[in-house]
Amino acid sequence: MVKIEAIAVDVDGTITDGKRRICHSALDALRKAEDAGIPVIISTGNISHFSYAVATLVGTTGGLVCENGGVIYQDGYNNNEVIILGDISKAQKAYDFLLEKFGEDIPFKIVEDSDARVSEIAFYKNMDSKPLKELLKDFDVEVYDSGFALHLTDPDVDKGTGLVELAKLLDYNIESIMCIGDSENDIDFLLAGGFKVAVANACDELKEIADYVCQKEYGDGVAEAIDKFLFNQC
Ligand SMILES: O=C(O)COP(=O)(O)O
Ligand SMILES: [Mg+2]
Repeated sequence: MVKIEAIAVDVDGTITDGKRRICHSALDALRKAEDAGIPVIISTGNISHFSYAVATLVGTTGGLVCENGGVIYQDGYNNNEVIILGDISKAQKAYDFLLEKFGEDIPFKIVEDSDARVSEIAFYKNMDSKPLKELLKDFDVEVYDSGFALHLTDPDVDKGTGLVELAKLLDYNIESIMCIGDSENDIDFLLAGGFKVAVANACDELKEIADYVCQKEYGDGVAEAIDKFLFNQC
């Protein structure tokens, strides 16, 4: 097994429960890793502002991959600016098509923080992703269902490409990063890292590619993996 020198962790459904409430177990485990000198990277579909708040409150220092890889951010203490990697015009084109098709009856509602979303468009998760994927199959967008929102993302970026770019910036050995996630937007993310962990509530596709599937769900799974592979306590 690879020596783990950093952890990259998804947010919703991984360090939070199904209601997006942060899990104490994950918080404690991530802080324990940071205290042991293992930087924690936040990797999420959320916007950079939200991700920065998560990193600050949890106490992670490893950098941010936001908007499913469309945005990366090194840290808040050295005047670093967000780096935009995804092209929002691809999502905008797809959204314009939906607006034209449905008019006022459009069943997809943009999430409330979208004025700060710079590389993709996200809708509230008010339905299964299948109809949206079918509607947009000929557009140059990837439709991700995070379990918490539906995202229209530039196919040239994903959480994996974002992690690779962040690793270059911060000089991480990508092979030494343990990646932990729960949803289909974490597949490329886990594939990019060195050790792939799916929490017990993860979707089947993610579990299939994981090196380790946790016995426990959500933050308890994060704590399980960190204890097992960093501190050899499980
Ligand atoms: O923004 C979302 O949909 C949730 O994102 P995450 O699960 O990748 O943190
Ligand atoms: Mg998630």
